[in-house]
Amino acid sequence: MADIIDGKAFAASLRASIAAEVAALSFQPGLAVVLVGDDPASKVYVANKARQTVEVGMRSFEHRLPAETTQATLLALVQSLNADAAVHGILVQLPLPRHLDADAIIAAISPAKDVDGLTVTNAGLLANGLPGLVPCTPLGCILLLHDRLGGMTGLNAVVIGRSNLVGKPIAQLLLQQNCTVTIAHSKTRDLPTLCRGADILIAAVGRPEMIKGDWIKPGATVIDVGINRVPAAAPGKTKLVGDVAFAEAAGVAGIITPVPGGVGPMTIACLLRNTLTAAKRIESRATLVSEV
Ligand SMILES: Nc1nc(=O)c2c([nH]1)NC[C@@H]1CN(c3ccc(C(=O)N[C@@H](CCC(=O)O)C(=O)O)cc3)C=[N+]21
Repeated sequence: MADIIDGKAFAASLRASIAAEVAALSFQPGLAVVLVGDDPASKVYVANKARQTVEVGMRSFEHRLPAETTQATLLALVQSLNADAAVHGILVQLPLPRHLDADAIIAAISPAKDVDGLTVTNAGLLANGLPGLVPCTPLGCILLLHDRLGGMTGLNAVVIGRSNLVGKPIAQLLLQQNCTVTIAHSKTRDLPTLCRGADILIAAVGRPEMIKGDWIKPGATVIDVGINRVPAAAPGKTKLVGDVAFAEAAGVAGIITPVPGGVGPMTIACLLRNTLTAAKRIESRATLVSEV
């Protein structure tokens, strides 16, 4: 039976260290979260973020806009948050309603406040191994891996999923750790065989329980990024499952993350960490300018 990583406990200790650092600052970091539309799952997630932001001593600015918000209105909001000195981090909850151009909205976010690490600037800095803001879920996965494995040099890592938010940045971080990285996706041939070669398997596809126990190399480390809401046994009820068939996989893997309680809580903790990082960088620049 695999060792199950307690992402909830790890995230709580990360938040405690963030709170201690915030308490020692001479200013209060602020995080703005923008939610367009009223997707119920997103609402819960945004509410959790706001609560944890306040718990670590930061200011939380929530902007809930109706589903029919125009591109111009949303752009104007992003620009006002860019200009707001109390805001150090900006997160626009994705996906946006279909009539909005998400790429243009992301491009409008100041890279210094881009705590999702989604702007071309931050993606490019990551690809070149330079300091920027790293997407929260990939950062959370690497912190968990680092805690469990220490060094990862020479390990075969397979990342299933190629999104800009998760798959691509995780692959960059694993490469920085000297893993041999393969990025798989829906067009990959013979995915089970490819997965069986992975010492580290990262599942970020968004398909409930797609990765089966016999796809996993005995003793491998399995990180399940998927958060899929599916019908539960009781009528009318739902439950969360990952991209990995957990019960099967836990019988084969050496180390595995559960869903819920694995990567999800780390994502929010890393969002707070990125906000702290952004705030310290922005404020130190402001101090330099005012000293001139
Ligand atoms: N711009 C943007 N950045 C994001 O990072 C982003 C986004 N948009 N849109 C939606 C997804 C989803 N996401 C989650 C983060 C944490 C949990 C989380 O804390 N999950 C808990 C359980 C939550 C529950 O019980 O519902 C867990 O896995 O244990 C879930 C989902 C971030 N996302």
